[in-house]
Amino acid sequence: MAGVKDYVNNKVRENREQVEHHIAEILKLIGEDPQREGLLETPARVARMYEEIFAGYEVDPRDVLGVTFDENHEELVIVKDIVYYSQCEHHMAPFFGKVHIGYIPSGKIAGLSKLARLVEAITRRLQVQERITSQIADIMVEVLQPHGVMVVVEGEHLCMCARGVKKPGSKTVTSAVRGIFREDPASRAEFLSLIKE
Ligand SMILES: Nc1nc2c(ncn2[C@@H]2O[C@H](COP(=O)(O)OP(=O)(O)OP(=O)(O)O)[C@@H](O)[C@H]2O)c(=O)[nH]1
Ligand SMILES: [Zn+2]
Repeated sequence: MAGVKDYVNNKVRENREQVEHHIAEILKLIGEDPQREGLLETPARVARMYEEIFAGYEVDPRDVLGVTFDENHEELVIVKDIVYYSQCEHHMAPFFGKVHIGYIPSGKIAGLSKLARLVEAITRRLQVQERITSQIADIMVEVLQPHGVMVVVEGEHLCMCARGVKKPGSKTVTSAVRGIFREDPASRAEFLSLIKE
């Protein structure tokens, strides 16, 4: 077992050193001096930050929802205002906002914190907002087999605020609707009104 652990540790160290090396190269290419005092530790900091903001690659989001309980509650459950930070895959610039998840269980409920962990596992990668939204809904369906799932994601994209078209404050809202929420406008309306409060 120690062999596997050593192998993993070596791989992590090797990856980190590679990232540090390339960040130092990028610093030169943008006209900076990676040897100046303020920047000496920057490549190492960026490498550590990447491990954190891209930690989702180490997690199978299906496993995160692993803790489920059998329960007869077959009414709407909502966890709203789950804050996320992700990186857009087009520019590697941050986007962030809130996720709201509602589902109607059919016998299996998830630990509430596991929904927030699911959001972390899916957002801590290079992403587009639409895929975050549909992946959350699809994994909820796969693992919990609920009567329905509805996911709304709000996002502010720095690639749209700080550069390019420069529209600070603009928000992107995406939704994914599965199961009973598709056929039943009253369920959709209930979810939407409850996440607004
Ligand atoms: N659909 C979608 N688009 C995104 C997301 N994040 C960033 N984008 C968009 O990806 C697009 C990439 O367009 P390109 O024309 O290839 O890139 P660009 O020249 O940098 O475009 P501008 O941002 O318009 O300056 C832009 O329109 C971004 O707004 C996302 O989560 N979903
Ligand atoms: Zn972008």
